[in-house]
Amino acid sequence: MQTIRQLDLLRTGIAELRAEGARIALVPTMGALHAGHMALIEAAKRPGTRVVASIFVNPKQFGPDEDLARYPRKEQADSRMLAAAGCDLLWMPPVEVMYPEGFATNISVSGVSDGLDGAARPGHFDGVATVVAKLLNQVRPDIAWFGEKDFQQLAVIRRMVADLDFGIEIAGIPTQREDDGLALSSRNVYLDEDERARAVALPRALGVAARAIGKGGDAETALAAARASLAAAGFELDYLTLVDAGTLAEGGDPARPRRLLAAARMGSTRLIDNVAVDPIEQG
Ligand SMILES: Nc1ncnc2c1ncn2[C@@H]1O[C@H](COP(=O)(O)OP(=O)(O)OP(=O)(O)O)[C@@H](O)[C@H]1O
Ligand SMILES: CC(C)(CO)[C@@H](O)C(=O)[O-]
Ligand code: BAL
Repeated sequence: MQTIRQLDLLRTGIAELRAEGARIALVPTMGALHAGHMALIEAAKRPGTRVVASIFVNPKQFGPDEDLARYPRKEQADSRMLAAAGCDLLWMPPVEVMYPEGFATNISVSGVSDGLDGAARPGHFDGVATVVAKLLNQVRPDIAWFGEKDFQQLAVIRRMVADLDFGIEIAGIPTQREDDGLALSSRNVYLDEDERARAVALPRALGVAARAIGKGGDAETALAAARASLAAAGFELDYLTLVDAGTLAEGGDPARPRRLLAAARMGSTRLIDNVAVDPIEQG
């Protein structure tokens, strides 16, 4: 696996992969890789496809009081994991390559970016959209892979790619979880042992509420019960919201796929998670 940090070398590296007639798949990440990221690499590895992963901790998507400085960085372990997983090229640009002096462009995707994490983390999805647009233009893949754990992010990227005619397929994979159900996340390392044990309340509360709502139960009652069990576990909730799975409009139509999304803080760690709510068959 080649590791590349300069744009001209990236162009050469990609051209070499393309010269073999390959399609290119891109897996963008912020590093501190775990089995969720490896599932993205596995999904991207198809016959005739070469896999490019990127690692870039994007300052533009962190708010001033967020965890940019302490975000885990594990370059060597990440690089070994990617090589072992069969990744062909690792794109790891320094900040000054991604945002040279004078950089002045901001991509803002309205609508899907506005609520949920967009409201809780002002500017976050502008930072994500801007860096993902750059990564797509730098690598020019045929397909790019993202996780459903960051469900709103996936919706924002799909909207941007459609609106700006990128002509790149955007693919998602289901959330990969620990045995007890906690979604894998680079930020899980912030949890101490006690917090980690209590964090399982998040996927459990979401699962119980989603099943109740999917069976036709009253949504407000199910959400209130979920909020109570999260509070009992020591979570401080940013939001717990039922939305249309496509538009992310709040509430959604019971006859169509919906999604239950949550963000909550356990101590100083902010976790997000989401689950599908089955459409209710209309009789
Ligand atoms: N548990 C998971 N299952 C599936 N995909 C995942 C999972 N965790 C992360 N991803 C995906 O991996 C890609 C890179 O994410 P990122 O590097 O931010 O990891 P992360 O674990 O989500 O970190 P963070 O703690 O910042 O949320 C994104 O597309 C993200 O949705
Ligand atoms: C998509 C992404 C790599 C953009 O920085 C990041 O938001 C992430 O890792 O989910
Ligand atoms: N996984 C999303 C990246 C972020 O939280 O900034």
